[in-house]
Amino acid sequence: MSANEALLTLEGWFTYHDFRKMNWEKWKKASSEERQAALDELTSLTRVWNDAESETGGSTAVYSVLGHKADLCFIFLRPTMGELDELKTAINKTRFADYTETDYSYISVVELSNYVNNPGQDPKANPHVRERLYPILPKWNHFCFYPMNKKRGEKDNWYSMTMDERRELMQTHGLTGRKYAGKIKQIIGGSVGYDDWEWGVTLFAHDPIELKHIVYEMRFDEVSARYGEFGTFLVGNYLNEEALRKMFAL
Ligand code: VOV
Repeated sequence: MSANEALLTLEGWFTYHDFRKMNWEKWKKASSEERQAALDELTSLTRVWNDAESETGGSTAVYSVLGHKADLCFIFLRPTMGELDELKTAINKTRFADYTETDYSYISVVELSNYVNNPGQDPKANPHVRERLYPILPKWNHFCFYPMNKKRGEKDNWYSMTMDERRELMQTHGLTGRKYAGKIKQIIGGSVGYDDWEWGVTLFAHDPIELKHIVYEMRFDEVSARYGEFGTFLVGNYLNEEALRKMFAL
């Protein structure tokens, strides 16, 4: 029996989600001058990142994270893995980093699974495709992140289905997603070979209720109901420089 047709995927920017926990005890013991210097170092980096945001340079956003799993999340999209590595090291070299620990992180590459392709056309020449492969992170108030797999069970195995079967299920998925136009933006990062799950899903919303609604509604699509396997969910709020400083002010 021949193998099922592998999907043609398109890749854009590499992504790094850096989830950090704050050592509040150490932070509170630091002098106000030291805290100020640590925050100044961090915000001088965030300004450089914001200024460099463009279709060729990549995109960055910083979030506070709710609950015990993390306090902060930096999301970086960059053209190369080398740049992601440099960013991680640049944060670690700041004084601010001495008060944090990266408890969780996720590496992927922005991916479009090309279930509908137009033969003979270069998809990367299409501005709509480029916008999705090289997205500027929306500075909406809320985000959530979770990794996921498609099941490879004995009975339900996504990868043993034919291309047509998978395409049909993905079309239903796309239709559900489109109902959230203007309410949710999604970035799907393919992480096979890079991290522990197959995809990292990052959703952005103005209203956090919409995050719950879309994830719930998608559970009823066969592609998620039958084949979706999900990891840890993290949710948080967008931080501009003012909000970042306020978060760490004592
Ligand atoms: C804003 C909502 C939204 C919209 C419009 C949308 C549309 C689409 C389209 C049209 C396509 C296929 C082509 C492509 O663009 O890749 C996809 C692809 C994908 N999606 Fe999606 N998705 C959304 C949202 C959305 C969510 C909320 C999730 C998480 C699922 C859940 O149950 O929690 C998700 C997952 C994925 C994945 C993992 C893939 C890759 C699957 C693969 O097997 O390769 N996605 N998605």
